[in-house]
Amino acid sequence: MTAILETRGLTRRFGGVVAVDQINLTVNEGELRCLIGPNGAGKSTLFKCLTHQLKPSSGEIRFNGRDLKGLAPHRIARMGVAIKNQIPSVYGGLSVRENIWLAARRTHYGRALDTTVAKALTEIGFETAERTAAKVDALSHAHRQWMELGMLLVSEPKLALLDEPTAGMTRDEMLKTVRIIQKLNQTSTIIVVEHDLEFISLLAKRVTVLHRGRVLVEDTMDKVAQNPAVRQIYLGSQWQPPTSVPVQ
Ligand SMILES: Nc1ncnc2c1ncn2[C@@H]1O[C@H](COP(=O)(O)OP(=O)(O)OP(=O)(O)O)[C@@H](O)[C@H]1O
Repeated sequence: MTAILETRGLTRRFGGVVAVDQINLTVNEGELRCLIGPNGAGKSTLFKCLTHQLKPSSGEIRFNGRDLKGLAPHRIARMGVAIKNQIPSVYGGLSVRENIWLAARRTHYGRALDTTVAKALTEIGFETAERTAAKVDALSHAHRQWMELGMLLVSEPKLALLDEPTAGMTRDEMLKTVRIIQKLNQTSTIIVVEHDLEFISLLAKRVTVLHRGRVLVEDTMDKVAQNPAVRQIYLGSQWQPPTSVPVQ
């Protein structure tokens, strides 16, 4: 297994608050890692440090073996790290198809461009001409999220960081999002932060639990769910794994 991302002693302080505290994280190429933890655990701050939207206070981040120290966020993006809270160019006045086409155009040409766009539109469930022609500004919350995932699909980042991709979605919408993220994982390594534990159970192979800026435990969802400390600080003692049908 090759590590695509490694952090060593990664720390970010805000005054007296240590939001990310000496984190050592290793994510292998092709992995779909879920990151969970209570509010304020440091999940979003960790993501922002990884892309240098926030400058780490100390520690090291290596992506594809390269030390990211001193690199500007756009350089890290160009190396293939995408964060969904910051998709740079979503044009609200353009259609879904046009936005996905513009995202795909950076890496695809000619006929491959058209087939890539068509495939992504199918994968995110925008199959009718009416759907693909809809202006982004007029989309529902869930449809906008799926369109942004479509933009990630066509831009094929090496590492995609997804911060709460199902926030505000219904359960059916969440289940559809699981399928789209599994597609994305066929070409991209993914780290996803979520509070929806059914979503995590359906998707995760390996889960990292953060608490007060530190890694509390890292294991399979089953093992994490049995961990007394995780149950105490996050899941609750009564929590049972969801019994939903596994997603194809
Ligand atoms: N810009 C900031 N200035 C000061 N403190 C901050 C800032 N951003 C985050 N923090 C603090 O850092 C800690 C970690 O916050 P962070 O948002 O990373 O947690 P989180 O795990 O993503 O939480 P949530 O699940 O609620 O999104 C919190 O104590 C928070 O108040």
